Parts: sequence; C-alpha cells; structure tokens
Amino acid sequence: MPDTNVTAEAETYDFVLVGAGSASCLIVSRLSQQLPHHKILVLEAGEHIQNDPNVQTPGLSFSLQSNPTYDWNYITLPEQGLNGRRVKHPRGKLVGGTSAINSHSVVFPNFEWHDRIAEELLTDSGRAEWNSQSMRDCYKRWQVVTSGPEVKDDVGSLDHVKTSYPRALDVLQSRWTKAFEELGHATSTTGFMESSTGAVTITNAIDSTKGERSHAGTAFMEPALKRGNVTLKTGVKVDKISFHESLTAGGKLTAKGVYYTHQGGYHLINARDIILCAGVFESPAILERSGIGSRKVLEAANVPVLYELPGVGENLQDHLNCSLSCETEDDIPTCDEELRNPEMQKASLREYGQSRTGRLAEGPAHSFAFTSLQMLETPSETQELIEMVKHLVEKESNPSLKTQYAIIRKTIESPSEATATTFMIRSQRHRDRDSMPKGTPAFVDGNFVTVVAMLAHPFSRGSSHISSDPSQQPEIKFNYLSHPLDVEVMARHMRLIERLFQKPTFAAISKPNGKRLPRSHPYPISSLEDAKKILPINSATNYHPCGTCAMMREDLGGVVDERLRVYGTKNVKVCDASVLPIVPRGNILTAVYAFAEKVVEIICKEAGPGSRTG
Ligand SMILES: Cc1cc2nc3c(=O)[nH]c(=O)nc-3n(C[C@H](O)[C@H](O)[C@H](O)COP(=O)(O)OP(=O)(O)OC[C@H]3O[C@@H](n4cnc5c(N)ncnc54)[C@H](O)[C@@H]3O)c2cc1C
Repeated sequence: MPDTNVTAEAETYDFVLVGAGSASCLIVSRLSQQLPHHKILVLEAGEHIQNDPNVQTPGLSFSLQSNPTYDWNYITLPEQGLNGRRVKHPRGKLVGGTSAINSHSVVFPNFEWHDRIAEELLTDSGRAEWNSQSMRDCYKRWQVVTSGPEVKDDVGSLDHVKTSYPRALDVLQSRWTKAFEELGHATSTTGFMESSTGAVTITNAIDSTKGERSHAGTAFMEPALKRGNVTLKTGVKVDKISFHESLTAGGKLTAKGVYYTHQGGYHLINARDIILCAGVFESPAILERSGIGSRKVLEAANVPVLYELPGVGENLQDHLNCSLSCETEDDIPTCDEELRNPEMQKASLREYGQSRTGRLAEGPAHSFAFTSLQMLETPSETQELIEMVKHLVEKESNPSLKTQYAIIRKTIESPSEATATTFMIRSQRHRDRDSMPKGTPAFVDGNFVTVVAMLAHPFSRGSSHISSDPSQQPEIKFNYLSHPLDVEVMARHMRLIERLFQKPTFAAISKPNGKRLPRSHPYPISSLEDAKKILPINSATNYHPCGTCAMMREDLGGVVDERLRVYGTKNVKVCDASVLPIVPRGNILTAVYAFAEKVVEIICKEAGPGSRTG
C-alpha cells in the first residue's frame, strides 16, 4: 500500500496490541488494571461477537470451523507425510481469538518443559524468569475452577477464565483411570505441571454455572473495556509496523506505530510500545511485511530488509494425532447415535435451550493421560527406541534443532514424562475418508470408543511465511511425519492403544468381533509396520501450531528474547502461541495464557513503579 494514501491518526497510545485473541485479551485485562493511566489500543481483524449461541454453546464448537464469520480458514500446502493431504487450520477471527472457537480442554505442561527451555534455549538473564518455579503462579492466575453449580472464587479481583469438571462421569469416563491402572500406572497426577504419567480427568473452559464457553473475550476483554483506558477497534487488519528511520544508539529499530486497513482505507496509528498477538501464522507475517525476517523470504516478496532475522516463520510445530476406535457393546452410552440422527440433535438443542444441560453443555474430552511409551513397551523395545533417538539426535548438525532435539530426547528417555498425551472420545473417529472409495459414508453404524494419541513433542519442523503477494494468506507447511522419529514414536503409541484395548477394562465394554476404525486396516495391530501404515491416512492436527516467533537465543534461530522483545527492535514484543519454542506435552492454551501473564509482569517491571503517561 503506497504511503501517499495513508491516513495518519493524531492519537498516540502507550500500547498497541495487534489482535484481540487469547493472549492479547489477558494482557489487556491485566495492563488495564495494573497500569490504569496508560492508554491501550487493541486492533482486531474480526468482530466483537457477543451472546452468539454458536460460540457460547460448548457442544457446537465444531460448527465454528470453516465459517468465515469466526475462522481465518488457513490451509497448509500438501503434506507429503499425510499422503499429500492439505490440512485445514482453523484460527479464531473474533474477539477472544482461537479460545472462542476451540475445544475447551485445559491441559498443563510438565515442569521439566519449562526448566529445560529456560536452561537450554535462553541466555542467563532469562533463566530465573521462565523456570517452572517462577511460572507456576502464571498457570494458576488466569483461571478459577468451578465445580458443579457452586463457584469457588479464590482469585480475588483478577479477571479469569472459568473452568469446570464434568457434572457427572459416565461409564466410559469413570473407567478411564482404571484402564490405566491396569497398565501398572495408578493415577497419581492432578495434571497440574507434574511430571508423573497416568490418567487424569481434566477441566474444560466452561462456566458450569451457565453451561457456556468461557473464553478470553468474555473473561478478559469485556471487563477490561469497562475500565476506561482500553480502546478496541474491530474489523481492522494490521498490515505492518512503521519504524523510525534512525536506529537507536545500540543499533535497534524503534517502532513508531502500525499500519492497518479499515473499510478500504489505509491508516497509521502511533504507539510507544507494540505487542503482536496475532497468532502463530499472522505474527510472523506482520514481522515479515515490516522488513524483519529471512532475507530470502523478504526479497521474494519484494519487502526491503530492515533487520535480518532468519528464525521468523520457521520452527513451526504442531501436535499431530492419530486414533483407533473400537465398537462397544450396545448398552454403552456414546455420542454415535446422535452423530447420525438429526432428531436427536434437535432434542439436544431443545434440552440445552431449556436447562443448559445435556451433551451440548459439555466439551468433547475430559479423559486424558500423560502416556510414556515405557508404559507398555518391554525393556528391550524401550531400549531399541532410546538407541534410535540417541543416534539420530547426535547426527543432527543444525545447532538449533540439535539443542531442541536434546531436550526432546530427555523426555523420551524419562519413564515419568509423556511421549504422547492420550485422550478418549466417546464416539467414532476416522480420518481416512480420503483413502476410501468415493461415496463411502461419513459415519458407520454402532457405538464406539476412540482413544487418540497426540505426539507430545514432535521432531518435524515446518514454516509459515508470506508469499510473493504478501497480502495473501501465508504459505504454511508443517512437514508432518517428515522426521523418522515422529513415525517411530507415533507408531508405538498406536501399538500402545491396541494393547490398552486388550486389557480387561476395555475388553469388558468392547463388542466381541465388533468393528474397528479406521476402516481400511486389518486388526489387531500387532506389528510396528502395521501401525506405521495407519499414520499417513488417519493422522490429523490437534490444532496446536506454535513456534514461528520462538523465544530462544538469537544464535539458535530465536525471534524474541526472554522479555519477548523482537531481536533488533527496541519496542516490539510478541506474545501468543508463536513464541512457544517447543510445543508443550498437551493442549497449549494454558501455556499461551501463562506466557501472557508473564509478559504482563515483565511490562509492569519495565514501566516502573508509579509510571504514568501524559
Ligand atoms: C479447533 C481448535 C481446537 C482447539 N482446542 C484446544 C483445546 O481444547 N485446548 C487448548 O489448550 N488449546 C486448543 N486449541 C489451541 C488454542 O486455542 C490456541 O493455541 C490459542 O487459542 C492461540 O492463542 P493465540 O493468542 O496465539 O492466538 P489467537 O487466539 O488465535 O489470537 C490471534 C488474534 O489475532 C487476530 N489477528 C490475526 N491477524 C491479525 C491482523 N493482521 N490484524 C488484526 N488482528 C489480527 C485474530 O483474529 C485473533 O483474534 C484449539 C485450536 C483450534 C483451532
């Protein structure tokens, strides 16, 4: 967009936040309370959608995907490891961001993940700030657990997301932990930052007093807007950052504001500090459009290079998952009948409308397990994998990958850390339709239980970069299953699920000679080779992309330092899923919120006591 057409706005804000998503809303809420005399502007591409039943109703979350009112509709380039399939990556395009369209599960990382990131990926000055001990409180502060209709509010005056356990456990949920005990893993975990493996019933981000989704928009943005120092502009797409021409004495770029489009116009708004919270695909894209990134990418897009930072848009990771389903006895209650029967779906809507109860008041998954491969592998099987990991990690020559892989290796070698986070869905699930003959029905008859394993810490890395036309969506590729160890670990987890199905708890509820899913395979899966064949056709994203603006030393390919400030700049920070340098073991929103809590601590320290602007 030529600068001659720019409308320069008169106002200067202390903080301009780009995006009103999960991390951003939390930051805005805390800053509006803790720095009440600072002026905060939030620029969000989507709309502030309030009281929308599609967003509020937990059981309707899948209807938000692919709908442009709520979803950016990103899609990857063909993924070779997934038989050339292109993978849709929904991202929330509304206030609340992806927390307003996600699947509600609240899962915490283990403390070793934080300690190793702090120790091995940061400089000395960041270690104390980011280790598990100093992060612990950041994981507690953003949420309050509501159990049943009673709210136990112990978070005082801070805004928080409401989370809850299921109102009652059904027969499958109540047997889940027992099934893991049969593997010799009695449940000792609460799921909160512990390293122990085993099954756990987790909370969902659902306000049980109302039976409604609790997301960053409702929890944080709405109260913040009432405080008087926050301005929210929606329908506004930020294009790039505007920098002063002269560098600081230390050679850094100083941002003066951001350019954005609104209703066909191109605007510049001034800011003292900019915080990019536009998510894993757009935060790196904004940096690249601004001239910060890899020379090769910027030159291909005709963007002048202001600061060469090759890590921007690289290091993209995601939790890939794969599942096995088995048919249950007919009297086991599952959601399958409702998937097939529109009348039952209408009845559920009526029940939810009348009393906020029933399936639509629940999230899809509460039964999780932190699963170590060593749970069901024999000692020699375990040793074989450990040797393979050692060999491939030592062979890696890229310094960033070598350092990250050494961290993942420690996790695989530890019997008390998860190589997959496993969860149960009380219905059928099969992602192999593309490999079935045309016209194969979407659903099969029968009741099913599905166990899904998501690879806790993948080795494969991809990228998300602006294309030669920077106004288009970024080019995204994950290179799923491109690293041989991802195939090895995932295949072993498929074998583990098969073994779990044969243990007494699952054997007692399974239909003798019942159907198995995905359909295109012989069962039981007895060899690793069999298990590997399932991966390309039945694997799917668990929707946890991260890592494209990694908090990591610059020499390792990092994009932000331990203050989450972009290298080469004085006053630009990033805080969203893009800064997680290695994906944590489970669903990542808890870490996104915790990183947001931490950046608020950092910003308030930088502002100093009693800091005010005129
Ligand atoms: C279907 C699905 C299910 C999921 N389920 C779970 C789950 O159960 N548990 C869990 O922990 N995690 C889950 N996740 C992941 C989790 O929700 C996300 O990782 C997290 O919400 C990302 O937060 P964020 O702050 O990085 O980005 P977002 O919340 O996506 O925020 C980015 C914001 O920036 C705005 N924006 C982007 N570009 C621009 C621009 N140029 N100008 C202005 N605004 C812009 C966007 O519209 C958005 O509002 C799920 C994700 C999906 C898609």
